[in-house]
Amino acid sequence: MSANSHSRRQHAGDVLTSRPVQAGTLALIDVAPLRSNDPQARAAVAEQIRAACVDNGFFVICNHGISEHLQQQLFTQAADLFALPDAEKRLLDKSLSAANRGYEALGNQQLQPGSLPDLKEGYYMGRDLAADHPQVMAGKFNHGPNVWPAQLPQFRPLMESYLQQITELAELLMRGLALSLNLPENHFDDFCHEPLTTLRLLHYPPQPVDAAANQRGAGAHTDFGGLTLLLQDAVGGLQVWSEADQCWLDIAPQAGTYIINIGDMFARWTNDLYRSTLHRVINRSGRERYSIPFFYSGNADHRVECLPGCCDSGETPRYAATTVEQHYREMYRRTYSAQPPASPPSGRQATTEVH
Ligand SMILES: O=C(O)CCC(=O)C(=O)O
Ligand SMILES: [Fe+2]
Repeated sequence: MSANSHSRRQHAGDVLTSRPVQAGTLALIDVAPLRSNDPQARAAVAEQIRAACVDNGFFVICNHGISEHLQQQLFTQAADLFALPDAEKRLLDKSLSAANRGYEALGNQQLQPGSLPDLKEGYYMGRDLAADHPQVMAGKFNHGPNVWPAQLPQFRPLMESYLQQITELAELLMRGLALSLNLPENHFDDFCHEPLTTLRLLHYPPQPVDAAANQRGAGAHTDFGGLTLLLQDAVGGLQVWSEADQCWLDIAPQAGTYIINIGDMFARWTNDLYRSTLHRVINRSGRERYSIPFFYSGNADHRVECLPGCCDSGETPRYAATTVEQHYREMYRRTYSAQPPASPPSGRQATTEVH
């Protein structure tokens, strides 16, 4: 996270108000024309993407090609997985995997400094790489084999099918994003080569009525990578920071769609022309909430620096050049610096301060 987004995050963290917004507040973009052979049809989508990215970096997509049936099957698998006995989940703990694949216990991550540990549990998957794959042999961050719960026979085939489809969709959007920046559609091909990807199942128990003021399902943060494609269930709880209104916007779920947001890489590439915007989750519904974000983070060795044309000559870019790997390692260091608890925390436990 940048110095800029860090100070924005501190300010936003102090704001307690939120306001509900209409489902239509985020731009709804039909992405089917990105698959057409007509360059004008593709350019028209790119123009809508650009407007959304300059605004707050969040938009909703429809006609994306992934079936609602598959999406529902994923939610069923997620509910079954998190309902497993604690002892079984712990055998799948991601701390046992060199690639951070598998189960993450409640309170393991702390996305917002000064908040209590996040009131969510998760399950991490990604591009499945054998132990002898060159990127694994080279020790690339979070690269390696997936971990599968043998208790759920449908889990692996469904997740593998979804990983393939959602990765293709992310790559289609990366082409649209290149176009939106007046770049050749293949501009991000190097970034998209052998990418780091993370598919995460998340379960947010209801926020306790007597929860501390700084208890969140997911504390305020910007996403670390290139692009996030988020599937949320009908419960709600996602909030996006509005710079213009200086308050949190409650984002209503829209069945079948994806909420897309761009991450820190785009802020770096575009010198903040495209916004990597703060968001958080607080599940005040009284019900269990499930979400399934997919993070498209790009090639570990890809060098991320200000694009030509996004910085005036003589102007110093706001962000130093980095690589995907360096940025990820730093963000994991910050948000996982609290030691993993030996047993699920009560949700009121004090946490190690991260800066
Ligand atoms: O669960 C959600 O709706 C959002 C999760 C999120 O922002 C994240 O995992 O980065
Ligand atoms: Fe996020």
